[in-house]
Amino acid sequence: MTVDWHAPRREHPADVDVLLPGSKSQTNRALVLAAIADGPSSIHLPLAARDTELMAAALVSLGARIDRDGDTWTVTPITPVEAAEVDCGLAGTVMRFVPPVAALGAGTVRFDGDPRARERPMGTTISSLRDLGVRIDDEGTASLPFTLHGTGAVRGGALTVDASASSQFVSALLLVAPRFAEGLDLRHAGGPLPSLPHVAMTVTELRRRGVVVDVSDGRWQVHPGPVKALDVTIEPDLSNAGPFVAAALATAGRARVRHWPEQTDQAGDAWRDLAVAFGGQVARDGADLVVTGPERLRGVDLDLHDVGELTPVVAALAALADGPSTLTGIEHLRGHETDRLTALATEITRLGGNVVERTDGLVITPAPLHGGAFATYDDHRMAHAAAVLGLRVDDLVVENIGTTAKTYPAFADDWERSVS
Ligand SMILES: O=C(O)C1=C[C@@H](OP(=O)(O)O)[C@@H](O)[C@H](O)C1
Ligand SMILES: C=C(OP(=O)(O)O)C(=O)O
Repeated sequence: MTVDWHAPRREHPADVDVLLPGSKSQTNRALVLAAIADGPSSIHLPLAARDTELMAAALVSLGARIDRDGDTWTVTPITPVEAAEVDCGLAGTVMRFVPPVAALGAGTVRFDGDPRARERPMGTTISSLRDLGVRIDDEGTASLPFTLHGTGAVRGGALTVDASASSQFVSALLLVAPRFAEGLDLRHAGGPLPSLPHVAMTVTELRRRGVVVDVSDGRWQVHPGPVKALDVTIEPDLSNAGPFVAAALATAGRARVRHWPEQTDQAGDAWRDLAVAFGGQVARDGADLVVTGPERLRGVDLDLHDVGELTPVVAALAALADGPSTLTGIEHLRGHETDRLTALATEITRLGGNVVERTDGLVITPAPLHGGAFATYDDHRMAHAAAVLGLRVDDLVVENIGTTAKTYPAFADDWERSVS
């Protein structure tokens, strides 16, 4: 059942104080690396949400064990199985990261997901594993569903892929590459690689576990060797900080985000710069980040290629700004949970906004907005964008608020508490 949600309107400056759940990207990397490590690992403060539950279930179906004790998940590495079925849901990290893990085993593993998952780009995952000698039956679709037949080992070596549609194609191979007999000498060839902070996060997490990775422009050399078991604590999800930071920016208010890491690879760390671009101020207060919104929200001109997942909330702010905004470098968002460029243009225009869709971005010109229904297309970040718009627009109804469970099941409750 889907639930429509009346986004809270905010007449006065918001005063937000929020402690966010764990990072999806860090949790799913920690789970994968723990599942192929040389001993059990504990993950403290993991994100418990649809994408991470799907990852946990996938790794368990491949033969890992996960014991939960409060906010700690202890992962015992995979003991290979003969057959498994993996539900990827709509999680890019599951559909791209798990097939290479399955390739290390000797089992037959069937992958499928939500209807939209069958439309998300998967060709590079399938072709790269085939190039590494793994048999995959996809009935010629180059997409989900498909069946992978592991041979018990992957030799690895030199490989060139086109990862211009998603950085996850690179991260997925790097994560398991230390377990290939020859490691991996991976090159990207094609259009520009998006979401570089996510690839940096992959490299950081490998190195923390003793894996040697040499990085040069568009090339990653992962040396073969053990992935050391490691106990880790997951940082708060800074991409999901976006709507709360935006609440301060959109209402000339304030947002305190608890435990903002000093040093991080998370794409969401870019909110510190984005807040300033919109005219806000950013300060540290101990472990927290405090964002103060401007009296007049400025339009922005931004290339979001590196931090594409922040786009929906950025676009919502742009629609509330005083001047025009141009967002570029984000054609790959057409392969995300939904085609985010079309979805944002459609929904903001429906509220009276002026959004022109370009091949690789959006041009947003301020216009008076009115209430109405805002469709979310099974996209958690479309719901976040709608919540931000609803702060300044009467009677905005967000369709299927439950879609936020992908990475933040308590989003609506935390939002209502934070902005009212
Ligand atoms: O590796 C990751 O954890 C992610 C990489 C990015 O994917 P794309 O490069 O496909 O945008 C990002 O948008 C996604 O939310 C998470
Ligand atoms: C693109 C996203 O997710 P996924 O990991 O499913 O690609 C996202 O969370 O914005």
